[in-house]
Amino acid sequence: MPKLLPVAEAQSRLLALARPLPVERVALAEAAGRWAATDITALRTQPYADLSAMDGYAIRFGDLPGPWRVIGESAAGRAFAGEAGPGDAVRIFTGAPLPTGTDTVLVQEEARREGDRVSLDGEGPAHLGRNVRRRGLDFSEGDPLVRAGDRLTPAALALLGTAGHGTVAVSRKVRVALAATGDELVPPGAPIGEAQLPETNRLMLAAQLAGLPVELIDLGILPDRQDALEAAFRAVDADLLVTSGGASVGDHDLVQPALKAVGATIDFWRVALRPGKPMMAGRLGETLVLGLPGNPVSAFVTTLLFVRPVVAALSGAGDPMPRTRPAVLGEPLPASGDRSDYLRAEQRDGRVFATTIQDSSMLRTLARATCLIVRARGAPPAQIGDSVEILDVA
Ligand SMILES: Nc1nc2c(c(=O)[nH]1)N[C@H]1C(S)=C(S)[C@@H](COP(=O)(O)OP(=O)(O)OC[C@H]3O[C@@H](n4cnc5c(N)ncnc54)[C@H](O)[C@@H]3O)O[C@H]1N2
Ligand code: MOO
Repeated sequence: MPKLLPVAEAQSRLLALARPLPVERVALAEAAGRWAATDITALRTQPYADLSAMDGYAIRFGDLPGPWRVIGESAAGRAFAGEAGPGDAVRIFTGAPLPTGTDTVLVQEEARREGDRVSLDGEGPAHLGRNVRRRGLDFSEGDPLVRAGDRLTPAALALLGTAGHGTVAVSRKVRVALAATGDELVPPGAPIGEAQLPETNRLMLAAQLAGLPVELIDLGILPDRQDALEAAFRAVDADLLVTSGGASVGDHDLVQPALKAVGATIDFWRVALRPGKPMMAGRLGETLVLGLPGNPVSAFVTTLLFVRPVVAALSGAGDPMPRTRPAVLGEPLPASGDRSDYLRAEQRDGRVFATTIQDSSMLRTLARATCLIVRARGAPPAQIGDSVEILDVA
C-alpha cells in the first residue's frame, strides 16, 4: 500500500488547489462570515468631533468648582450652535458634540441643577477632558481597518459601517455539491429495512458548513453503481464536490473509479489520519473534489480538517486552517501509531478526557464530544497533567 500522506502535507496540497473565487460587492448585511477581498480603509473619522461619553454638563475644566450658568443643550444629532464662555455650561447627552469653548463633562449624578444654574454636587471631573471622547479616538479617515483575507466578523462589519462603507468586496459564495453514496442508505425518518441505515452525513456536513459562505447543491443518495455515480459526477456544476462513502478499497467503493472515468485527476488519496484515512482530493474540470470516508465520525473529522478549510480558502480567507489550542489532559493516553489521532474528547473541570472507545462509526460519543484531542503520529504515551493540543468541534 502507498505511504500515507501526513495530515499537514495533505492540507497544504489541498489548499494549493484552491484559488479564491471571483469577487463580488455585497451589502454589509450580506457579508457576515465571509472574508474581505481587499484592504479597506476608513472613509470617515470616528468620532467626527469631540463627543460627550456621558449625560451631564459640558464645562471648562478651569471653571471648577463652578457654579455655572446653563446656556443651552447639545444632543446626539443636534449640536449646540453657540459658543460657551467662562462660567457657562451646556446641558449635554451621551454622543453629543462638545460645544466650542468647553473641554470637559460634569456627569449629571455629580451636578445639582436649579433653573439655569448648575453647581457641583460631588467630586467632579478629575482632569481636563474627563468624559470626552476625542475626535478620531476610534479611527481617522484613511486609517487601514481590515486587510484582504480578514474574516468579516460581526464586529468587523460594524466597524466598516461606522467607517462609512455600505458594501464590501468578497469572493462569491462557494457552490458545494454534496453526495452520499451507499445502497444501504435511506433518508432519515423514512421507513427502513433491517439491512438499511439512515443517511446522516449530508445533513451533518451541511450543518458543519453553516456559518460559511456556501450555496449547497444536494445530489442526494447515490447508489453503489459506477454508471449512476458517473452520471451524477458528469452533471456536477459546482466549485466543490464533496462525496461521502465508497472511498475505501472494497468492491463497492466506486467513487474513485467513477471520478476517473469522467476525467477527474486524483491529487492524493489516503492520509495518515485516524479517523479519516481513505480521504481523497482531486479535481474534475473546474470543480475541486473531496471524497470523504463514509463512517460518520471520519466524515465529521475530515470535514473539520479539509472541507471547511478549503471552503475558507475558496472564499479568500487569509488563514483558512483550523486552530488547535492547548489543554490539560485528565487521564493517560497510549502512544499513537502510524497515523495522527483525532480523539473525541470532553472537557470537564479544566481538563480534557478522551472517550474510551474511538470507533469511527459511533455517533453517541461524537455528539457528546466538545473537542478532539490531536495526537501526532508516533506520539509517546501521555500522562495526566500533560499539555495536549485540542481542536474545538463546534
Ligand atoms: N480492507 C480495508 N477496509 C477498510 C479500510 C482499509 O484501509 N482496508 N479502511 C477503513 C476505514 S479507515 C474507513 S474510514 C472505512 C471508510 O470507507 P468508505 O468510505 O468506503 O465507507 P463506506 O464503506 O461507504 O461506509 C462506511 C460505513 O459508514 C456508513 N455510511 C456510509 N455513508 C453514510 C452516510 N451518508 N450516513 C450514515 N452512514 C454512512 C456505511 O453504512 C458503513 O457502515 O473503510 C474501512 N475499510
Ligand atoms: O480512518 Mo477510518 O476513518 O479509521 O475509520
